[in-house]
Amino acid sequence: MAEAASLDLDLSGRPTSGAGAPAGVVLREVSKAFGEIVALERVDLTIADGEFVAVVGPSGCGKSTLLRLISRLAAPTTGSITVFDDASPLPPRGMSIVFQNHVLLAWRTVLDNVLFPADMVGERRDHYRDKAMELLETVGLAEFAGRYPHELSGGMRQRAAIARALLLKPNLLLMDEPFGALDALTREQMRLDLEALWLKNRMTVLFITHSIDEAVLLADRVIVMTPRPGRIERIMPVGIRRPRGLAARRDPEFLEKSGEITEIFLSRGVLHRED
Ligand SMILES: Nc1ncnc2c1ncn2[C@@H]1O[C@H](COP(=O)(O)OP(=O)(O)OP(=O)(O)O)[C@@H](O)[C@H]1O
Repeated sequence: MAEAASLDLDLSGRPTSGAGAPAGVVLREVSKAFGEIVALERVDLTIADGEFVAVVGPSGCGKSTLLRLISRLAAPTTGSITVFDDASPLPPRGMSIVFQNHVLLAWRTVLDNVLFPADMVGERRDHYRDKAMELLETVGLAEFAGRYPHELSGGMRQRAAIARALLLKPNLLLMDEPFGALDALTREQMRLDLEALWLKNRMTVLFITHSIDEAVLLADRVIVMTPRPGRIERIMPVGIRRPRGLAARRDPEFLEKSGEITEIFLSRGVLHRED
């Protein structure tokens, strides 16, 4: 049974996450169909301002569709979406997206790639140079500022893409399987780095992944989705203390929550027991 996130109002009538914090993203009864295919069915979700939410589910359950609707790259078939109180169909201001493939510009240095969003909004690059260098420092790439993307490993390129996404201080960061193409060790390090960046910047994050572990280790709440039609099966709060670091893997709550999610996928036929 899907547990819909509660929708409350604060004293000004502004929607809140239910815990009293102002709402960053609110979806009400959102469905999306592509012809006969119902990609998402009646999704209700409220993400608090500054919350880190992970979405986990099998291929085809509608994770990317959810992200595309929130980013306004696509419109819902029915239902409504507001992002920081804005219900307009235009891409929300202050939003940044990181995809699985870094899409860095091959002809620009790492620093110039990180500065690219400033060009896009017509800001002077030199105003952002210090910020860009600070971000490159945080993601361990300061020494590579003058290099070109082809001179970096896959993990380094993805770090540069994350630095670029943070240049204009987004209040909403949408991440679509950002670590999906990385090896396990790099992925673990990226997880630690992303948590550190989030603790520093406290933007609202929607993080899509196929990894149960990654979702539980990173998120304040994990949205568990199941397919045909894509729907929210469960919303699971994770209260492991931050910074979670490597030790979180041994935390009893990590084992409990990842076990519960595994059970959901087993019961829905997404996973099969080995015996
Ligand atoms: N533009 C489109 N046209 C037609 N069908 C689409 C379109 N986009 C998505 N779908 C369908 O909607 C469903 C959900 O797709 P979506 O990409 O959101 O899933 P996902 O959970 O992100 O999958 P994956 O993990 O493989 O990326 C799928 O059945 C997909 O085939």
